[in-house]
Amino acid sequence: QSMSDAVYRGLGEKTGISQIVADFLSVVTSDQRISAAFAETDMERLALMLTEQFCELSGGPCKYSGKDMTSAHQSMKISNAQFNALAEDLQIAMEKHQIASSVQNKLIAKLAPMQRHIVTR
Ligand code: HEM
Repeated sequence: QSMSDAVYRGLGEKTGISQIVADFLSVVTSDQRISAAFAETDMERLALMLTEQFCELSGGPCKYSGKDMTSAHQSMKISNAQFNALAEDLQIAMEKHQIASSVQNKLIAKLAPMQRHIVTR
């Protein structure tokens, strides 16, 4: 244990993260602002990829094995509003799991720099 994995531990480690991701994706797929984007997506793979990514970003012992964020999203013409909607849905899922606000904010802060790779309109 160290400061560098405080966020990982705050999220409930690998098990907690995979549960948060499952709820996150159910919020996303019922969110009319963004659900259409996921109509053809392999949600099982997406859950695994997000779990790995959040685990690594939070300082956990994982290595994200998916596409880089530019390649994963470049054909989708994602807007800032959609990006913000997705971030809000993640916060709803973390809130449901009673994750401390400081931990929530740190994960969101790790995602913020991805905005310029993901938003293309
Ligand atoms: C911080 C914001 C975001 C993060 C961290 C993120 C992360 C990811 C990751 C890790 C993948 C998996 C890539 C792979 O399969 O190798 C993915 C795929 C995907 N993302 Fe995002 N994403 C974000 C924002 C968005 C937004 C705003 C949308 C649309 C509203 C979106 C739509 C999708 C879709 C549809 C896929 C699946 C693509 C496919 O079927 O191959 N993402 N994203």
